[in-house]
Amino acid sequence: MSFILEIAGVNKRFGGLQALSDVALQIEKGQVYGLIGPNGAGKTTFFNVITGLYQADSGDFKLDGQPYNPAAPHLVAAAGIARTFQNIRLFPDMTALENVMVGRHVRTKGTFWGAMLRTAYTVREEAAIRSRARELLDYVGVAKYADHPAKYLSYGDQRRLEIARALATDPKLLALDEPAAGMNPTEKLSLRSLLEAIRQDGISILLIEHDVKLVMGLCDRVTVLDYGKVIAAGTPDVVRKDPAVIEAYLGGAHA
Ligand SMILES: Nc1ncnc2c1ncn2[C@@H]1O[C@H](COP(=O)(O)OP(=O)(O)OP(=O)(O)O)[C@@H](O)[C@H]1O
Repeated sequence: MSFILEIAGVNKRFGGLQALSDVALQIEKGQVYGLIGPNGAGKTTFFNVITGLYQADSGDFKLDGQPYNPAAPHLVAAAGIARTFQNIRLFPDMTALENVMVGRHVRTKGTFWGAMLRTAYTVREEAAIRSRARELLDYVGVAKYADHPAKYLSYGDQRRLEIARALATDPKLLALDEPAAGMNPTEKLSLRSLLEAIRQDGISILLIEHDVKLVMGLCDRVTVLDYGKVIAAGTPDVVRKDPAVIEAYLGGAHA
């Protein structure tokens, strides 16, 4: 069995609050993996740790068999993890195409002086970036808005555009923070098809999602966090019957 992501022993404290306690997660290559849990369980904190926005107090991180150090977001992107955010973070006044081109720049070699002097190399590289960005807009289904400012796209299309921008970095793992938030049922269905296509193309996906139906229908494996601890992990069928999961969602302080 080969894993794309192997994480063990993650601890993170905010002052007096232990937000993550010894959290571990293993994602097999090519899987869609769901991270769920009640509000305040620590999902976003864990995502932020994996993607370099927060520094863990401890933890071991391996991507595609190699240790990686999530010390800063650009290092994580270069290692091969791309992410989207719960609150969409596009450049609103730039076109859809330009937003994706920005993502692609993580993988390019052009220098500042090359761009200033418009050397033959930078001109060729820019054309390749533009063409790949167009392909990605088409792939996620928003090609017709290529030249529209991102802020004019519908909410669902902005989420797709964020995914296109993340894919532009050629990630090994795509980390999606609540990709279906705010979507209507039709948009959710087509998001599900898009994520299935991405899995089919060999990119592993980790997602935080509140829509349990979407998670259970789409994900190969699920980890459930509650109060910063892993309370269950496994296939959706096993997890949904786990008494600790039922208790976390239906009982106690979260009811
Ligand atoms: N920067 C921070 N400083 C202090 N406490 C924080 C910080 N970020 C998160 N927390 C706390 O850590 C705990 C876990 O929060 P987190 O946002 O990770 O949960 P979550 O599972 O993503 O919740 P939700 O589903 O509501 O987004 C919460 O008690 C939260 O208040």
